[in-house]
This record gives sequence, structure tokens and C-alpha cells, in this order.
Amino acid sequence: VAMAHLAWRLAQRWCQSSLQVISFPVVQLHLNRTAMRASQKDFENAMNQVKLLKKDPGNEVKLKLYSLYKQATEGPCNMPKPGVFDLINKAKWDAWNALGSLPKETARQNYVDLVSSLSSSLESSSQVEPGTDRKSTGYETLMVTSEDGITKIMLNRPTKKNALNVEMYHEIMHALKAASKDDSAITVLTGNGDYYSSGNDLTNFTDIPPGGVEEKAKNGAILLREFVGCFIDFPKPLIAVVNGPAVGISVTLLGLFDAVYASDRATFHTPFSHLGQSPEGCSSYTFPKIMSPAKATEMLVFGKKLTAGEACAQGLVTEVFPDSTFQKEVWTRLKAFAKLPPNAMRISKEIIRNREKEKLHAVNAEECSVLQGRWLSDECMNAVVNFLSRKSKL
Ligand SMILES: CCCCC/C=C/C(=O)SCCNC(=O)CCNC(=O)[C@H](O)C(C)(C)COP(=O)(O)OP(=O)(O)OC[C@H]1O[C@@H](n2cnc3c(N)ncnc32)[C@H](O)[C@@H]1OP(=O)(O)O
Repeated sequence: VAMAHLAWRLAQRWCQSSLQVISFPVVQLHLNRTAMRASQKDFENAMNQVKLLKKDPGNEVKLKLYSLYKQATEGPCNMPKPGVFDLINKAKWDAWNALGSLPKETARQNYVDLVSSLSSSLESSSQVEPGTDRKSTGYETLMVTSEDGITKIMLNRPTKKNALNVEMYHEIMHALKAASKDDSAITVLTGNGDYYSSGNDLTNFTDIPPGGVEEKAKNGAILLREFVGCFIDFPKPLIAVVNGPAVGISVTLLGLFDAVYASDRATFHTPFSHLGQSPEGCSSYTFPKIMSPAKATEMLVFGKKLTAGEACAQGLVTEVFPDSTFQKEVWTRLKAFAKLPPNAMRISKEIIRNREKEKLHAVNAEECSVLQGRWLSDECMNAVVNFLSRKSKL
């Protein structure tokens, strides 16, 4: 027995040492290869991986990624230096320029290494809300699903409180157009995370085109008009499932929805005067009609924040549910609605909406034109700078 035991222990030790001898050079070889050079494929994979990061890695890391990407694809900084007031582009230029004559291959490798370290330290968005097939959406800022006769468009920038950046405006328009043609009976807009939406992403104001702030304001007004137009023209029942606080344009648009269900955690805030701005989303017309001119003034002019209960009492919200049962109760109800004959629902909505459509488009155009002027005002610029500097974005 003792001999057999000894033989067994010797065999074990031999195996372990052999494995060390065998495996070490293999690992070493692999490390040497990756340390030498990342392939174009590795680089592309890393670029895709960046898009999947759910948590924002912060401005410093984003600048590093930007500069390494530019260096890897274009070589040393070749952009004219932006002006001192063009803060965001100046920061990007500084980061790229600081890489000097770093070879493209090294920049590519550094980019791959940085993304790899981020992917392991930050949660990736492959951990999306259960039941959602991310691949089927193809959106960067939304999760769009279609089942039980309901197309659900979920705002998906929870770390930014679902603030609407330019990409999100475009994706929502795209998703609405697709939903208007798909075979679902109703369409729902909701938010992922604790907010429904914090409204317009205030960093939208920082990306100034070559034509300056005037061009920026003009483009913003064009985008806004087209965006709100999609809600005015949406042909099927459109329902808002307001899962949490709503700010700015995410509130004003509610006047164009066919029903609004809110959690009792939701609040409704349109701080336009505080931001040196003016109402949009046709709210200058829909809110006074829905809740009386004086109540609309309290919200749109004085920026009074409403609780879900108050918003319901004033007709902006259709019904409020306790947060603990909100999702269950609302979706049960929506699934029942979605079983109703879709053509009848569409035609009934058309009758209700058609009487107002022309007026709504005219209001939308006027609001956008007024806002275009507001965006150029000192009041607005100061408010945006205040927010961005509070959040260290400048
Ligand atoms: C082109 C079309 C234009 C349409 C015109 C539309 C007008 C509007 O919608 S006006 C309303 C604009 N929105 C706001 O003024 C809200 C600004 N945000 C806030 O006041 C606060 O962030 C909050 C009350 C919504 C939430 O506060 P808090 O709970 O303290 O959370 P944080 O502030 O730390 O936010 C987390 C994270 O999200 C970023 N963020 C939130 N909202 C926005 C936003 N609207 N724009 C840009 N970024 C936003 C915030 O900066 C934080 O980011 P990090 O610091 O990177 O974590």
C-alpha cells in the first residue's frame, strides 16, 4: 500500500511539473504575441467593446480613448487648434496632440489594452434588462422590443438619467417610424433605470459646428421640429409609462400621448425659465388646454414641479400606480388594450388627432423658432454653463 501511495504521489508531482513546463512557454508565447502588436481585428473588436460599456468611464478615459483612436487611425494630430471657448474640442485636441509622434501600431495596441482593462473593471451592457434581446434592437440609446402586440421603446441611458442626446433624438424618430409600420397594436415609451428622462442632454450644447452657435441653434430647431412632428403624426395609440422623474421635453411631449401612466415616484418638471428657454413639444398649446392656462403657467413659466398625483389631478397623467406594483399593473392593462382590434384603435385615434394636427404642426414650428432665438441668449448660455460646470463637464 505504501509503495502504491508513493508511486501515486510521484506521478502527481510529475504531472504538475510537466504541465508547468508545457504550459509556461505557451502562455509566454501568447503574451509575447499580444504585447508585440494588436491586429486590425483586435482594434475593431475593441471599438465594438467600447460601445457595449454600460457605465460611463468618465471624461478623462474618454479623452484617452479618443486620442488613441485618432492616433491609431490618422497618425499625429493634424487638426487646427480650436479656439479657447470651444472647450470640448480643445480638450480633444490637447489629448490627441499630447501623443506627439507615437506610432500608429503602438496607439492601436494601447487602445486595445485600455479597452480590455475597462471591460474587466466596468460592467458591460451585455447585462441588459432581462428578457431583452439586445441584438434585435440595433440601437445605441434605446432598447426596442415587440411582443404581445406592443412595441416598447425604452430610453436606455440610465447613467445619464435617460437624457436625450442627439443620437437618441434620431433613434427615437427611427423607432417611432418603424413602430408605425410594424404589426403591433400599440406603442409604449418608457425609461430604463430610476428616471423616465431628464430631458434634453445639456451637453448637446457643447458640440459647436464650424458655423458657430447660430448654426448650432438652427440645426437644433430643425431637429426638434422633426422630432416633435413624429409624435404629432404617430398613427397608433402611443402610451407613456412614466417609471420615474421626468424633466423638460420628456414632460412637454406627454401632451401628445394618448395615455400617460405614472409611478407614484414620478415627478414632472419643466424648468424652462431657469434654463433661459421656452416651452416645446406643443406644450404651449396642449398644457393650457389640458390643465387650464394658469396651471400651465405655473409649470411652463414658473417651473413648478408636480408630483404624479398633482399631474394626474390636472389631467396630464391618466392614472398613477404605487411604484411597488407599477410595472405589473400597467403591463397587464396594456396587454389587454393591445388585444383590441388594431384598425379600430388607429381610426379612432385619427379622428381625435386629425382635428388638431394642423394646429399642432403650426405650434411646433413657432415653438422651435422661438427656442432657436432663446438658445443664443445669455440667459440660456449661462444656465447651461452653470449645469455643465457643476457637473465638471467644462
Ligand atoms: C434639440 C432639442 C432640444 C429640445 C429642448 C429641450 C429642453 C429640455 O428638455 S430642458 C430640460 C433639460 N434638463 C435639465 O435641465 C435637467 C438637468 N439635470 C439635472 O438637473 C439633474 O441631473 C437631475 C435632477 C436630472 C438628476 O440629478 P441627480 O439625481 O443629482 O443626478 P446627477 O445630476 O448626478 O445625474 C447623473 C448623471 O447624468 C447626467 N445628466 C442628468 N441629466 C442630464 C441632462 N439633462 N443633460 C446632461 N447630463 C445629464 C449628469 O451630468 C450625471 O452625469 P455624470 O456626472 O457624468 O455622472
